[in-house]
Amino acid sequence: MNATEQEEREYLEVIKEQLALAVRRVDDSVRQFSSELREKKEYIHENQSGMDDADMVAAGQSIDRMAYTGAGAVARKRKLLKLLQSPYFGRIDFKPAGGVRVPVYIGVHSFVEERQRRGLIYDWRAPISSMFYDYELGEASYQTPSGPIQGRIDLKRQYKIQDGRLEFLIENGVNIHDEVLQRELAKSSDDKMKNIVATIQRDQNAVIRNEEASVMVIQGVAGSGKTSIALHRIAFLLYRFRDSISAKDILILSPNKVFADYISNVLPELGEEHIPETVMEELAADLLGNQFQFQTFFEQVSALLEQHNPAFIERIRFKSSFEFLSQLNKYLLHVENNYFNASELRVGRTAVPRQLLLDKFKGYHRVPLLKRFPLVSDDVRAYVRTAANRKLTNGEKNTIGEALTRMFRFNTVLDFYRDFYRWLGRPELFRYEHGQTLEYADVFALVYLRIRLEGISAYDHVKHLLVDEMQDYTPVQYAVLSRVFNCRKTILGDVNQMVNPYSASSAETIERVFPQADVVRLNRSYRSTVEITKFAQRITPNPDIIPLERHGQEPGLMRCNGQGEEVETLKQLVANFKTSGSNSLGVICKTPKQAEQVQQALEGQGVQLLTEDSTHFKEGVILTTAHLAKGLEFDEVIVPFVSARNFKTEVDKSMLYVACTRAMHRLTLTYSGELTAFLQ
Ligand SMILES: Nc1ncnc2c1ncn2[C@@H]1O[C@H](COP(=O)(O)OP(=O)(O)OP(=O)(O)O)[C@@H](O)[C@H]1O
Repeated sequence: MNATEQEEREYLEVIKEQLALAVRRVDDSVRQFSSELREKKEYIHENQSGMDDADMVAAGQSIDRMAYTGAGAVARKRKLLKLLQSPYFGRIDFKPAGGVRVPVYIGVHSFVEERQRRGLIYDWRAPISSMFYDYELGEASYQTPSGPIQGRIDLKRQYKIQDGRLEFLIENGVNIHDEVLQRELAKSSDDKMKNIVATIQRDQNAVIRNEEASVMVIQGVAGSGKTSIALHRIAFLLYRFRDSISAKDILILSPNKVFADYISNVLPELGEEHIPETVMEELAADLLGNQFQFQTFFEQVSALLEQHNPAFIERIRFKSSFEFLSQLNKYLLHVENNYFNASELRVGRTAVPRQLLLDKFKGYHRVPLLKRFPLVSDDVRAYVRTAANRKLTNGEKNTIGEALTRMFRFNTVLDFYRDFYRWLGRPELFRYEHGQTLEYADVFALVYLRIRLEGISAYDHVKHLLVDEMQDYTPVQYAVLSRVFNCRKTILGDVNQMVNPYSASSAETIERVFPQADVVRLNRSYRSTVEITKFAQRITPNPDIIPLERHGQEPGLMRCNGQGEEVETLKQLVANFKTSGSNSLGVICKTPKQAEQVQQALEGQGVQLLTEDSTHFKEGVILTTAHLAKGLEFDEVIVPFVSARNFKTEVDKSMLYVACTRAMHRLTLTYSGELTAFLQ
């Protein structure tokens, strides 16, 4: 052990003692709170009869205050215990210009020595910590509310401390992150996504700490850390704006429940609370008042994969275009100008002129169309009251309301939507009968019309929206998101990982909906070995991708003589995995039907089938489809049935790309008959 390591080990012990002391102090105060709380409750119980309302309210408030302080102490203890396990992961010694050199230890949370009010550990999100990610040795600076602080970094170290023990220490003169990053990436996968605070890269740090962007669009290649960064960005914003934003003000829009479960640990690991999340279908159901049964996105994609139906494709393609959104907008203008068929209205002896009705209707141009009638109705009543100089009967009031609604061509959103296609001259593009299931491509168009016709205010509380897998959403969906969520947004995805090429969006498409967006491109890929990344490039070439230099086995392409042999090969591969020492294997099929077939063949091998209805992601052998595997990762991936017969369309190609890019260390594909052209 050299002198540096000796010193660091000793320092670690000092910090651990300080932390342990802080834990004891919190314990004491928690004990005190709970006994005070108990006493207070007992006092109230015994003296209830003698207390008036004001006493009761005061006593209640004081109990609430105690409970709140107690809960704060418990949260603080949780953070301290976490720090005891791993107090810090980095250190920079910074000398501000004209100042003295100070060591800055950086960890997941901050820790202040109470007596001297000295920062012993800085939170990774603190302004000073940003230099750890942004600079090597030499000149450096960081921002503070009173301007930038310039200075020099004279020393930079990285540590791995686990269970309170220093596992390694790296002194970095040149490129700080490489060695530790390599170690991190070479590890086995987990059942939950991990935080990456110790190895955030400079370009990633810039995205995480961007405070200005009202809409941030991250287009990143497979495995570039988009999801990780977006979650760290949320943690950063929660820290930076802690007075105005808390976890409950954020909403994550995930592609499915399994993905939501997979990412659910990152923020709690960083000391933040669990963030509310939802999926597009849930949002749509809510925005449609749960009035319609509709196909899910998963079902739409499965239908596309299982049959080639040109009319179905045409419907999806049209409804995913910008043209569709602009036609909907034109139609709404047409409705506004032509569908209010006003005529003179008689109430008792008073005639309400047609022009007055039209003027009132137009006057409310800021109010959604169907919401204008109650307002116009109020105006008409006032007009009649003044003209007739008397109060109106209830019957007359109702007559006015009914007459006005009758003057409008339709009153339900669905009627307008159907009419839209007639107006367009393409009634064949809408297939729906009352009581049937709506096609997924119609769902958000209907939501959009509803918002424009009836208005919406249900999500005003959300202060930051995170949208993952942006390539899977269409312009109409973005138009809905932009109207429903009037807040800052982080939107991320990869146009090469679309699961439905007929309804995919690129960063450019999204920029058209959010012209104010800051668009960032991430081209470095961290997940897979160079060999796997290169292999996936055969399917969908992307000249911009930069794989991180980490090597492994060449992906295997196994040719079998017929399906029987292929199934036997799969069994053997799964058995081999079980003795490989890896944590997770994903067997990723093209369709849900194929996944079920493989499940039958692998009966008894402890394989878990992930379906559209699954809510949890576990370690071990997972059998699923490419669509559901999106966003997840496995140590090892097997893609079965990569024959020319099975993978031939554009949708198939996307699925194959998504499936292969899920592998971190090892990839094997099996086929019988002719190999798909995408791999030749
Ligand atoms: N700076 C980093 N340090 C350590 N690991 C990283 C870093 N950046 C990314 N990774 C790792 O790379 C893998 C991919 O990250 P993530 O899932 O966030 O990427 P993604 O761009 O969302 O991927 P995809 O679009 O393919 O689903 C994860 O295992 C993540 O921990």
